[in-house]
Amino acid sequence: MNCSFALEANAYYSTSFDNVKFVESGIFLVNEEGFIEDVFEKDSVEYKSIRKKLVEDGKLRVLDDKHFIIPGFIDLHIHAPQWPQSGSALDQALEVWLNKYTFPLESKFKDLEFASEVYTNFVKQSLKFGTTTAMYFATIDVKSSSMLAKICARLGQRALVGKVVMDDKISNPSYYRDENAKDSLKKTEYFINDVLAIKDSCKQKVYPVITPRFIPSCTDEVLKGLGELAKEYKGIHIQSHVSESDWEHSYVKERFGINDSFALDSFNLLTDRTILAHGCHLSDDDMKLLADRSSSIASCPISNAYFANAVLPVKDAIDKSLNVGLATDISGGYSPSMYTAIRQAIISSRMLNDGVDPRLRSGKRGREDSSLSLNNAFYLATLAGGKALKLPVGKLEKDYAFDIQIIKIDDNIPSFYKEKSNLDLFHKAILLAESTNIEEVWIQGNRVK
Ligand SMILES: O=c1[nH]c(=O)c2nc[nH]c2[nH]1
Repeated sequence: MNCSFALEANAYYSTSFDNVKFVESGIFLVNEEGFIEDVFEKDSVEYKSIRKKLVEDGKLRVLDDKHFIIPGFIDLHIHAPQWPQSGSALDQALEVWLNKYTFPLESKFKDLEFASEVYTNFVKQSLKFGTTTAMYFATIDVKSSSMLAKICARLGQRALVGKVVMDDKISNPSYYRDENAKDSLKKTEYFINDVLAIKDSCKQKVYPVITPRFIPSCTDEVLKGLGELAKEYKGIHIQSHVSESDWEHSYVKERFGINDSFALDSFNLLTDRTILAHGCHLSDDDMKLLADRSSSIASCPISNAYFANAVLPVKDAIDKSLNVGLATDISGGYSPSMYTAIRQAIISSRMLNDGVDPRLRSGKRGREDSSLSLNNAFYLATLAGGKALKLPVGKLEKDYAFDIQIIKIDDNIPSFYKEKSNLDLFHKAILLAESTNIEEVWIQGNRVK
């Protein structure tokens, strides 16, 4: 038995978009590399003998009925440098918010002391809320962007980090842009190699990401060059924003005469490791193209409520075989908690389903078959994230990383009667848990909270 320790616990995890599996007193064996070596359920033939041996070897930890485990969350879209302005300035349109608040803040990150303070503080917050894998936009500054990857490596979070590319002289302010396309490409390649050099320095790994901020920030020359870099660094992840608001969507249509997805594709930026935030204005053809390329959408339900002018029809996208994960989108989204993102994803989907204008008659107000269940939203936050990143995370089965949250059931999660089913308790916990209910967080077999 290649097992460094084992945990016996009640557990919940997604097996599909609709289904969450409950495992009663499962025994999860974890190997030296931090992967789940095996899982034994109570009804398996070996359960008793395995348990006995683990107890004899002093390797088994047993959680009581007041605790259960779930996979760590996968936050597919975070602007870490925007953490200082989280919860503020959200009453502006996207383009105003970017120019008035966001670019001035991000430009401060060439100050490495400031960057270190903010990034360390954010990564700790994110871990506190059970985010075990995080996909980050840093800033245009190479040194502090590499520093973010190093901080994640040190604090134990699995991270995918991008140096942001912004080279267009008209749409970006002079105080916050790369000098020109060549400069962007040189810095991006330097950044990729800097992060690749530390990728394996930690068990959970950190990864570089090619990161054109969004089409309005980038020249054709840089987008073309980034597509070429993506070919050269085979298997590298790519992230950007796509069809995110009326303004942004119209800008791209005017510039190229086509939607963002087709424009990104023309620069070879849609791969099976491309993750695009928002996508609220994707057409059916856009969704089909993204699905054909096996690219994924990071749904950002909180920031979409502020900036997007629309709700992403997640169910429709999934029906069209387009993978959709979930994200907090700090700081367009105000909360670092994926629990809050899950809750908003459900609420927004219900409002899309029923419609919101009472002057329209019921049945004419909304978009049928759009509501997400809690099981659906939990899938987005876990298994769909792993699928987007092509990493073995988000599920509690053999060969997946041992990335878990240990949830404590206390007065925040009322349980005065025997719940009708174990899923009832799970649903209540996901909707009501506070950060204090997340008692421990483990990533790749290491305890980080
Ligand atoms: O929510 C958003 N946050 C950003 O920082 C950003 N940049 C481009 N588009 C964006 N959308």
